[in-house]
Amino acid sequence: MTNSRGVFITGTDTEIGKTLTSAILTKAWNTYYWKPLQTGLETEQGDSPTVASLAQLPPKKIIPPAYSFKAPLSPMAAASKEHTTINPGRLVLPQLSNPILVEGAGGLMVPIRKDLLMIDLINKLDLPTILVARSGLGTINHTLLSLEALTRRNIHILGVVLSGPLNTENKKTIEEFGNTKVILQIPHLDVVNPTIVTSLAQEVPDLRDI
Ligand SMILES: Nc1ncnc2c1ncn2[C@@H]1O[C@H](COP(=O)(O)OP(=O)(O)OP(=O)(O)O)[C@@H](O)[C@H]1O
Ligand SMILES: C[C@H](N)[C@H](N)CCCCCC(=O)O
Ligand SMILES: [Mg+2]
Repeated sequence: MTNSRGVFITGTDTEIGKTLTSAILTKAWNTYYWKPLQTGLETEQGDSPTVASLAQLPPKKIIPPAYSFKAPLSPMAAASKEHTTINPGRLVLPQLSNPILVEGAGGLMVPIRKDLLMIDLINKLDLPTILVARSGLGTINHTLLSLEALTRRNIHILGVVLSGPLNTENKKTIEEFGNTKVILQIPHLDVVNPTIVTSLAQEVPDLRDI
């Protein structure tokens, strides 16, 4: 494994497949899971219970969020609605025996506070990163922009995960122009459940090989 402390899962957008990817990778690599900044609890259950149920993780493998907010907004905006600001001192990796998979909220340029974006948190945690993107039309631009932002900050990119109807042309273009590998393609799933997650986890390359 490139960095035995863990991996940061980011995406080109919100609702792009980071949590589904996290469930698959957590299962494949037997990692802990941490969603440090959870927003939107007034409209969704939050990502930790979703990963726990999809990857069938015991509760001790889920590290509770550092912050949870009700509003379905960026962490900075959701915190502000609750008259609070996020203390970066609480956004530190727990010491664990196994690697940890950390899921961001939204994409890379999402504000956590006035002086901290999601991409700055990746830098602060010093984790290699996997970028989740949709497979179809429009993804080339979003994916290459995100890869460029990561590269400019010297963040180690482990690869890209594409989610949605298989698109080999987009995979090839992203690999060529992004100078990276698509490590997993998640096809469009009619149902998302633990059985599918287990079967997709078997297609994931070993962390030491990416
Ligand atoms: N390949 C796919 N096939 C079917 N459904 C999918 C696929 N990828 C993602 N989804 C579904 O799309 C929805 C959004 O995905 P997901 O929750 O993983 O997004 P996210 O990037 O984690 O969003 P957030 O920024 O809120 O954390 C979920 O209901 C998920 O199950
Ligand atoms: C509520 C949602 N599911 C995510 N947790 C937060 C996404 C913030 C996105 C902000 C933005 O890019 O406009
Ligand atoms: Mg998520």
